[in-house]
Amino acid sequence: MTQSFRVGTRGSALATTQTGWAADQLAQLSGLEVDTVLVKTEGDVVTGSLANLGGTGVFAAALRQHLLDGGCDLAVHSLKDLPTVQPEGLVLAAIPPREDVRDALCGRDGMTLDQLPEGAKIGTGSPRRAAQLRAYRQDLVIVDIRGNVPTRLGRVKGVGDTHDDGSVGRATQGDLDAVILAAAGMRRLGLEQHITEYLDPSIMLPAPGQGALALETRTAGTGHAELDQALARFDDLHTRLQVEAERALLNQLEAGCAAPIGALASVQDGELVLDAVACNPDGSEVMRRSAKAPLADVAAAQALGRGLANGMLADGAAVVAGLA
Ligand SMILES: NCc1[nH]cc(CCC(=O)O)c1CC(=O)O
Repeated sequence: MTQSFRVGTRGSALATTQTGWAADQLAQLSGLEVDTVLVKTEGDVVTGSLANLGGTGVFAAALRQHLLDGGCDLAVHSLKDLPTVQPEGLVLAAIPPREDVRDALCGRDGMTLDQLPEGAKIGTGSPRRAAQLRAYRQDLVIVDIRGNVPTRLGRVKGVGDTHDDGSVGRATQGDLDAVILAAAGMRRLGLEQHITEYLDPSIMLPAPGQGALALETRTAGTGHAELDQALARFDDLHTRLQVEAERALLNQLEAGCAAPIGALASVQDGELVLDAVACNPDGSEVMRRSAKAPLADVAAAQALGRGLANGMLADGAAVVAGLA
């Protein structure tokens, strides 16, 4: 009889889709079978604005507790939702190759950001996205929205109406001209056709870790040698170095996932390049900085992130981003 491992997931469409993808890859690599364990998390029932939730990792906490308690062997998270400090007893055993890192505009009637009319209403619950949108176009009206990806997409005029079979949100009548969502989530859910513009990082830097998954286990391992080996093979070094640099920056700025901070690392000509932005939430001030280092190990990637953060702090980033 084939042995199986248990993977824990949140219940949202995005969570179950990306957990299913990761678990299938690990099943193939390990030769083991997968059992999926659904874990209800606090983040799924809280209805306040993301701006008020802070960086406490509400989405991940219950799943992590389940993992620590032995209720599953592995948890799959969106890396950008994880707090930057790793909890005792758990490790990110694998960070698979990253999806598209960019933020995506889903506009009504095929419109791009520049085509939206004066005073257009754009939905996002993210202070980072709101600040960068305001900095780019002062006339836009930012509407604070929450909910899972299909629900948010359903707020766009026309989108909620045409897809009332439940595949896209519950809204039957959109009230917004556009929403901003992570391209990665849209692609994983097969909703790419609703993207009307992939926002260039020169306009909108993504959240640290955006587009990456984190496969977490207990520090002692999963209890399945084949699975531990499969995780090691699934880990993507370039993705790991990128996200370690981005998260070290966020951590050094003492900011969480709800802060108006964007960061994106990339590998260019054998170097790790890190771009970062700290914004005033109203978009009136935008501090953008960049740094690079030879491509080396995790410690060097983290040093790059910390160093860039320290330079930004010296120039007043904490005041700009309202972290002070
Ligand atoms: N905060 C929710 C969340 N966490 C991860 C993703 C998308 C997938 C990813 O960035 O890896 C999303 C939705 C979104 O931001 O549009």
